Amino acid sequence: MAFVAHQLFSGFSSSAARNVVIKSVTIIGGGQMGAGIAQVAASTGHSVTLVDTSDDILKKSIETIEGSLRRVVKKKFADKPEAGEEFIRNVMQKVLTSADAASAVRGSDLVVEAIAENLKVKQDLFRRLDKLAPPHTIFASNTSSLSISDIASSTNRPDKFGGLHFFNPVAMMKLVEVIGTPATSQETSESLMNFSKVLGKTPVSSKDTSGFIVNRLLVPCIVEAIRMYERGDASKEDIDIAMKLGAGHPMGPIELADYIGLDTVKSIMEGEAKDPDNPLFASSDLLNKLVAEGKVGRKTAEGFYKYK
Ligand SMILES: CC(=O)CC(=O)SCCNC(=O)CCNC(=O)[C@H](O)C(C)(C)COP(=O)(O)OP(=O)(O)OC[C@H]1O[C@@H](n2cnc3c(N)ncnc32)[C@H](O)[C@@H]1OP(=O)(O)O
Ligand SMILES: NC(=O)C1=CN([C@@H]2O[C@H](COP(=O)(O)OP(=O)(O)OC[C@H]3O[C@@H](n4cnc5c(N)ncnc54)[C@H](O)[C@@H]3O)[C@@H](O)[C@H]2O)C=CC1
Repeated sequence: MAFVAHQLFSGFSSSAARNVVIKSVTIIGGGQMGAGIAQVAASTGHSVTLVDTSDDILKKSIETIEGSLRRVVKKKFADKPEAGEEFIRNVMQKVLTSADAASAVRGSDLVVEAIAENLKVKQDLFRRLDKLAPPHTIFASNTSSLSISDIASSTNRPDKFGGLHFFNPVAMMKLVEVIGTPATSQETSESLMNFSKVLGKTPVSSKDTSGFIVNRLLVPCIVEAIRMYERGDASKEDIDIAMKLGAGHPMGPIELADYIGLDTVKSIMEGEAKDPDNPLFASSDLLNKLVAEGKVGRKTAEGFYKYK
């Protein structure tokens, strides 16, 4: 089912008339997050174009989406495997791939960016896309920690720019943080809130403050766990067991760092550490060493732990 905002907002027609009808979504970045966002958008009836820098990467993204859909279908269609196969076929038909962002955004109602956590790289991308996307297109960043206002400042559509922060793994995690800047219009915020609901997620609103809600609370816990291991206070295994069994977390903090990606954790920390009086995000030599060695967690099969 595609999202038709003016139907959902029929109670107040003046803003409804300006709301963007989100049917077609372009997702830039086909990594862990982009592939997950593409999967849920296509599963809820949207036409999706997934963009990355090469066809080889996009081939892997498609394999990831199909693999995740198979896990979803195994439960959802447990008694009807044929219906499950048909569901997968239908969803996969809704996902096109492209290595050319410029042409992909031309027919798009919403662009969701999920590329590397780097302000300049994100600004360069949006500056380029701003000249190519239709005027009605909403731009959203899935950034973990960068300022949405700073990213949006590279465009001439700050009113149509917001944060749409999904959680990993997107297929399973029910939350989306919708971030509005002082310049984000009410129509854009409403469209993003309702788009998140159509995806089957629960949206919460946050101001454009560092780390938004979840990462401002979660990342200090992850970082302190890494430092605790670095200090030799406990083994990484015991830290993870302790937080699973003692605090009810589904994953321990060091396992979770590997799951998020140590490159992303490092970028989040560096962004947050700009305030020298805030020790919560102070850097870790061990984390920096692993990232420098290309051992960034599950996506490279090794981080704090090794994966097959
Ligand atoms: C950095 C940021 O900006 C923001 C962030 O995202 S912070 C990170 C937020 N995410 C978290 O905190 C994740 C914490 N971990 C969890 O919730 C859980 O460990 C988990 C849902 C990821 C996996 O659950 P689990 O019980 O620990 O492991 P597992 O047995 O592998 O999975 C259970 C079921 O979940 C489902 N599942 C897990 N990952 C999946 C995926 N990628 N796609 C589809 N289904 C999936 C499957 O149904 C799976 O069953 P199968 O093994 O039969 O396929
Ligand atoms: N990993 C996580 O748990 C979460 C990450 N995020 C955020 O989502 C974004 C992406 O993170 P991941 O998916 O984990 O990273 P990833 O490393 O898995 O994927 C990033 C992808 O973007 C591609 N890319 C880089 N520059 C590009 C460009 N200019 N055009 C097109 N594609 C480009 C890369 O080739 C790669 O496939 C980051 O901003 C991150 O902070 C948000 C929520 C959770």
